Amino acid sequence: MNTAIAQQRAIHQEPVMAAHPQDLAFNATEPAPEGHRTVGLVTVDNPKMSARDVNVHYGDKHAIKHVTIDIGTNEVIAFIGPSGCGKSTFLRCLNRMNDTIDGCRVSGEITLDGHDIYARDLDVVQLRARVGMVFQKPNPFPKSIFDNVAYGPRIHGMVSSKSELEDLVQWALEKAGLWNEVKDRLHQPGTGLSGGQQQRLCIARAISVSPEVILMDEPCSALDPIATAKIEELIDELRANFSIVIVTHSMQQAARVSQRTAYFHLGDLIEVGETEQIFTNPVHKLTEGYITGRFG
Ligand SMILES: Nc1ncnc2c1ncn2[C@@H]1O[C@H](COP(=O)(O)OP(=O)(O)OP(=O)(O)O)[C@@H](O)[C@H]1O
Repeated sequence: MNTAIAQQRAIHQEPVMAAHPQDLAFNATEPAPEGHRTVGLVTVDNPKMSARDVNVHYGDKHAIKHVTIDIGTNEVIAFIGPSGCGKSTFLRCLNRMNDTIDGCRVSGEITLDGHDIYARDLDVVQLRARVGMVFQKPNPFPKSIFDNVAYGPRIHGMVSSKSELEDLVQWALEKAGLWNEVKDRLHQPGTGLSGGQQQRLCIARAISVSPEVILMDEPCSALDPIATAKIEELIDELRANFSIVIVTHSMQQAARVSQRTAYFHLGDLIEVGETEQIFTNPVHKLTEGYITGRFG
């Protein structure tokens, strides 16, 4: 069976929230009407994470409105939508990075393997090890290549000997597709690598602590096409071990790397579907308007 079809079968064929005429009848410049419903495949059979009725406010600004969606196990899901629609804000809810922003309030429920990640007794440091993040701009620590990757395993007490740490660093660099390029200069600064190599170093750093989910916020926007192609290849390989959520402005990239795509608009989650369906046969007219370039 082709992979796309196999993946499609793993996704509920019955949308939990069906398209309704009133949900399709608003235009690009206005917010969705109160009580509108997301159309499409918002839930999956084997969710790694589940968000239910999530709202985010920055002071008075309602940046994310009643968002419900599952993140599947071993899937790549892309978040797309016009600038300012809330993609990064929602992404940051998934590992509580919004906790670090003054005036930001998150409500609703988000679970990881069925456990509430906003529970009072939850250790946020542990959560961020399980739900890692790769940012738009590569941000290696001002340390050696080796120490960039070794940092997480050391602070999380994951290794008990130097050789175990060396093996783990090699494993993460291999997984990130960087080992052959850096194995002879592990003790040189990470900041001395090219932009694309730095981003792969950041991916190696994220996976060194064995996360289960990796959040990527426009990971290729600072990279040239060759470095971008390497990261995209890597995303496809990493899916075997991790769930990946990627925010991207590139619809071609979303189409290349993801199995499902979620379209956000002015803080609302408008439509979620199998990536091929979203790009060839979107249900919602706002999704269609965005992917055909009528706005965005
Ligand atoms: N720290 C903040 N304080 C106040 N408002 C914020 C903050 N971060 C984001 N916002 C607002 O929340 C809304 C969503 O922003 P967000 O960055 O999540 O959108 P986005 O879809 O990721 O945008 P882009 O594609 O441009 O990165 C925007 O109106 C933005 O101005």
